[in-house]
Amino acid sequence: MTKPSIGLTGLGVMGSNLALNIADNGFDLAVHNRTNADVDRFLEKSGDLRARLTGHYEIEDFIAGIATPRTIIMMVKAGSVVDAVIAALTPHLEKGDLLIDAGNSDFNDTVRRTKTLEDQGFGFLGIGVSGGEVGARFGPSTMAGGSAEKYALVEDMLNAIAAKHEGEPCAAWLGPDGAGHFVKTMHNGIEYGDMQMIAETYGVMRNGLGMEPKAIGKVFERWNEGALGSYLIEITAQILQTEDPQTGADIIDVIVDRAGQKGTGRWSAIESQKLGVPASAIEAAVTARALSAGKDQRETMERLYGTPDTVISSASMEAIITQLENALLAGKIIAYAQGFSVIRAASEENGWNTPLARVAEIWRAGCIIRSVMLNDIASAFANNPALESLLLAPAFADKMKATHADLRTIVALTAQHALPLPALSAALSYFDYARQGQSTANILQAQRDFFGAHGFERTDEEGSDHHGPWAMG
Ligand SMILES: NC(=O)C1=CN([C@@H]2O[C@H](COP(=O)(O)OP(=O)(O)OC[C@H]3O[C@@H](n4cnc5c(N)ncnc54)[C@H](OP(=O)(O)O)[C@@H]3O)[C@@H](O)[C@H]2O)C=CC1
Ligand SMILES: O=C(CO)[C@H](O)[C@H](O)COP(=O)(O)O
Repeated sequence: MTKPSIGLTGLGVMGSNLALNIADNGFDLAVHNRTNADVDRFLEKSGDLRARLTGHYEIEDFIAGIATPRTIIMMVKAGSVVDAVIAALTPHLEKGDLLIDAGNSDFNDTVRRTKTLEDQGFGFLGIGVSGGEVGARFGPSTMAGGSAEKYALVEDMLNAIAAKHEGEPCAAWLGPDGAGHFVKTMHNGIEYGDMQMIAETYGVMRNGLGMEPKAIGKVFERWNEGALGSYLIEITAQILQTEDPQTGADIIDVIVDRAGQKGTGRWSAIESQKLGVPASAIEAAVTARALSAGKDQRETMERLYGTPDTVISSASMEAIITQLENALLAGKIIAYAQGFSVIRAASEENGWNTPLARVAEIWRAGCIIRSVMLNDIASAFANNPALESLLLAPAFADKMKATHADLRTIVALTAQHALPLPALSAALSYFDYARQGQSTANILQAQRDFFGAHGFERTDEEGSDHHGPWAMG
């Protein structure tokens, strides 16, 4: 076998599946993993694809086994591990070689690494990959950032391994340096919002309406046929109808209610705050995960304040389920609107020119947040690339007009029954504030001027440094 020109290091869940996907699409590939036993395990399980793969235990040998100019994909744990792997690889590389970080890296790190590596004469792309292990194996959505010239070198391979939406690969170059990892971060922020809102509607049906998991699963199955159709609704329907093989109980009831998180959701909230673009529904979802993690304290608080009566008995179950469907749709639209507005702002701030319609298009298959709604989002940005908020697009304005009253009813009803809806209620507050021509921020301006002489604008005069008649002290 002649030397392959592509290598992949990091044969964990994502890396091993991505390697098989690459080989399956006709590319020879050198593979490496820090823990050598995993190289052997991987090769043993590669079946018919074994002939396309060469395994290596040492970095030096791995790099020597790749033809120049090399393309080396790193699929390792995000953070300092990526820097450590880069430091281990670069002494053996040659100028013109290309490194790809395909993990969930913080885009700030990607900007830094791009500059450092390009200054050393290497190429560097930061590519967000979504789809979990099945996506990695059979077709992920890939969001690339870095030099367009370097992207062109790997575009065919990325298109080949990507998920296809009506034949079109869900892979795109989205701008220089950190653009790809930023979009992946916001993808995950939206994912957090979507997941949390689904969990909240589950909570209303379970704890408010007293429905059993399998029945709720059926409701999600039905919703999946309509405007909410998405991978996350589909898997939630399946999860709720799955029994635990060990006990025979509904599996959802044996899973501890403490959610993990690896960073991307939190970064999406941090970056939105840094840019001054509110993403309150996403932020609320991150907050909800943090609250979930503090289970011991939640239990202490429940003992202190008592267990509320969450049962809703005042209205018909079917009517509430319909309102919930609309509430979830409205909340989801708001979370997506916020996420896309943050991407737009980051693109402007960093000069990335990230095409928002293309972002929506490549999320339509392969990735975790794939959903039918993304068709309309792609059209909204294609029709008006300057669209400032999805909530201003005629198609989404129509959807919001048809659903926000139900979101309001559900938030009000659940507040009365102590059923927490952090993400859905944050979405509603955002919507109500965002469409309020006259807000209450004049009070804030008066307070700021009162205590700090910060000045305010007047409604009846030009200038921003007017002051109130309050004396100092
Ligand atoms: N799992 C998922 O659904 C998704 C994950 N991602 C991202 O992909 C990346 C990989 O994730 P995943 O495959 O799930 O993770 P795994 O934990 O399955 O694999 C991690 C990989 O990183 C390697 N690694 C860890 N520490 C070091 C180190 N100090 N030096 C060298 N290699 C190291 C591991 O090697 P070793 O075997 O020696 O420990 C292993 O190959 C992450 O950035 C993750 O956020 C992106 C999309 C989806
Ligand atoms: O990127 C992903 C999906 O798109 C990964 O599954 C990621 O780990 C999800 O984030 P978290 O672990 O914080 O829930």
